Parts: sequence; C-alpha cells; structure tokens
Amino acid sequence: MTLSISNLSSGYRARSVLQQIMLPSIPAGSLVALIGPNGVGKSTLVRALAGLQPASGQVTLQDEPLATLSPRERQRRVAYLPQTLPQATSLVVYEMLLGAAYLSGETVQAQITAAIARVADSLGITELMLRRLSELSGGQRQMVGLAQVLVRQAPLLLLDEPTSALDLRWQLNVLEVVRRYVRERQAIALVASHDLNLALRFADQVIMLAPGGDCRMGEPLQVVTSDSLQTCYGVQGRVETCSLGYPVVLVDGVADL
Ligand SMILES: Nc1ncnc2c1ncn2[C@@H]1O[C@H](COP(=O)(O)OP(=O)(O)OP(=O)(O)O)[C@@H](O)[C@H]1O
Repeated sequence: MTLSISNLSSGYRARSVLQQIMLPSIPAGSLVALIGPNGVGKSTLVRALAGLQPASGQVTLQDEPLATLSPRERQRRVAYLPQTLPQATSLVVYEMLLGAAYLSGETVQAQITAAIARVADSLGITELMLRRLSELSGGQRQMVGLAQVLVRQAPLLLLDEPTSALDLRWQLNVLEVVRRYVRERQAIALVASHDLNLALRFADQVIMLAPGGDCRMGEPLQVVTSDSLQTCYGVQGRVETCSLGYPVVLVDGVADL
C-alpha cells in the first residue's frame, strides 16, 4: 500500500493555502511527520486528505483515488484526529470508543471489545473507561480522541498535533504506539506536529511546509537542518546528537529576517 499525493491544492474561499503539492509516494509502514510554522497549512493539508476540505489534485491510497470512495468507504480507510480536543460530552469513554470502533466495519462483538481493551491499555486509559468525557483533563481527552482513531483500525491515520496536550511520558508513549500501529498493520500515519525532536526521533520521513509554498519531503535529518530552521521557522538553530545518540534541535535565537 502506498499513499500518493500529486498536484494537491486547497484553501478557503478567498485564501489559497496549498498550491500544487507534489510528494514522493509514501510506502506502507511509514510514520511521516508534517512540520512547518503556524498558519503554513498543516491542518489544511490533513483536512484535505481526510476529505473535510475542498481540494483539487490527486490523492491515492493503494492506487485508489480517495475522492472516488463513498463517504462510508473513506471513513474505513482514513481515520482523522482533529487538532481540537474532543468536545466535552456526558458519554463515558467506553461509549465513545465503541461508537468509533463500529466505523472499522468489524462486526464481531468480541473483536471490537478486544480492540478497545488493547488500545485503551496501550494509551493508559483503561481506568477512565467509565468516566464521562466532560470530567476528564485536557490530556486525558486528547488520549481518548487518539484511542477513537486507533480502534477504527484504518490503514491511513491523519493525526493533527496528537501530543499537544500531553506530558513528556505520554508524548513518547503516543508516538511509540503510533509507530507500532503502522509497523504491525503496514499502515501509514501522517502526524502534524510542532515538536521537532519527536519528529526527528520517531518519523521515517518528514514533510516540511515552508512559508511561500515550498514543500519538501525526505529523511528527517535531511529535511530538518540549520538552513531549513532559518528559512522555514525564522530561527537560528542547530541539530545536534545527544549522549544517547538521538538527534535534538537546539534553538539559539530568532533569526534576522
Ligand atoms: N476556516 C478558515 N477560513 C479561512 N482561512 C482559514 C481557515 N482555517 C485556516 N485558515 C487559514 O489558512 C492558513 C493555514 O491554516 P492551517 O490551520 O492549515 O495552518 P497550520 O499550519 O495547521 O497552523 P498551526 O500550526 O497554527 O495550527 C492560515 O493562514 C489560516 O489563517
């Protein structure tokens, strides 16, 4: 399975945000980080791929154009986590996960129950199953949103800043869970994030959207460099290697524009 994006354009009524985005094919089993400064179009791209935003161009998953799939079929193939946390509701967490799990198309109740238990355990929310969403913290709600996406067992995950409300331990845990998901199922995850260190540590490929419409995709260390930190984010920075061997981004200051 591959995800191919070519000539993708999208935007809003009076504002064109993405122009003719053209990317190399993304192979199955890939976790791809989508990075770039505020307002550059990460959410727009993710929403366009999810079919929630008008777009032109070609997006194919396993050689099938996503635009030609029925809404039901698209929901089965593509699971989207919005940037906003799930709305507070009086439903308990288990009910929310059950509703999401039915979108997978799985009909055997025991399989659905097992999938929910497995995902909840991996995200550390088993104890929250009978709590109302309206009574959870921001980070807990973000974890429930992510669990809803994972129980759908879709081959393409589109995650818009899935770790923005999480503490250090759970940021790492979530990326590990997503990486395992894509490896085991030969799925693809596209993860929009402002956390460049997480992107460098977990992503197989990085897509960097830069102001002015430049878009490039490649190995994390080829894309995140001193030069691209300057041109894309407007900062002076470096990519170094920590004592454990992980690449880390150090920001020295705001660059002169
Ligand atoms: N509903 C909307 N109507 C009009 N313009 C919008 C709308 N949503 C976003 N935009 C504009 O589209 C551009 C891209 O926004 P988008 O949310 O995709 O950026 P982003 O890269 O995800 O930003 P951030 O990192 O701040 O979340 C911005 O200039 C934004 O102001």
